[in-house]
Amino acid sequence: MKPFSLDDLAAIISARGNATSAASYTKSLLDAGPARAAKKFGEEAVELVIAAIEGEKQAIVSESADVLYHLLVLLRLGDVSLSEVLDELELRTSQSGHQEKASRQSVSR
Ligand SMILES: N=c1c2ncn([C@@H]3O[C@H](COP(=O)(O)OP(=O)(O)OP(=O)(O)O)[C@@H](O)[C@H]3O)c2ncn1[C@@H]1O[C@H](COP(=O)(O)O)[C@@H](O)[C@H]1O
Repeated sequence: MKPFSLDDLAAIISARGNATSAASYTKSLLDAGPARAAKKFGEEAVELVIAAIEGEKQAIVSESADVLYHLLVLLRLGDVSLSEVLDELELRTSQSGHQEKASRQSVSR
């Protein structure tokens, strides 16, 4: 069986756009709009920060799952596909993070 992927979760989130908010938490988030979804994302990110600082592996796994789910909801609301984000990440593989930062600093000088 094919391993579960972020594409699979993104497809579930997209399909929930046709559900009712009574039946689907995702649909209730989508209906509430970007401000509500962004707030939930921020809350989950803070919970991940706490888990990471405390070094609790199972909590890091669980909070990371929450962050990824809420990120995909935000992408859906912004009409941004996961592949657009992956394309951006792929572009960045051509240089190191240090090089990218240095190029930004030389432009702003
Ligand atoms: N992966 C997730 C997922 N991760 C986290 N959550 C929900 O995100 C919420 C996290 O918020 P909190 O912990 O703050 O819980 P809460 O207080 O109940 O949330 P709020 O009332 O404040 O929004 C919880 O309700 C979780 O159930 C998720 N809800 C849905 N999914 C996926 O989406 C699918 C569709 O779900 P529905 O849209 O509900 O059918 C599910 O089968 C899953 O695959």
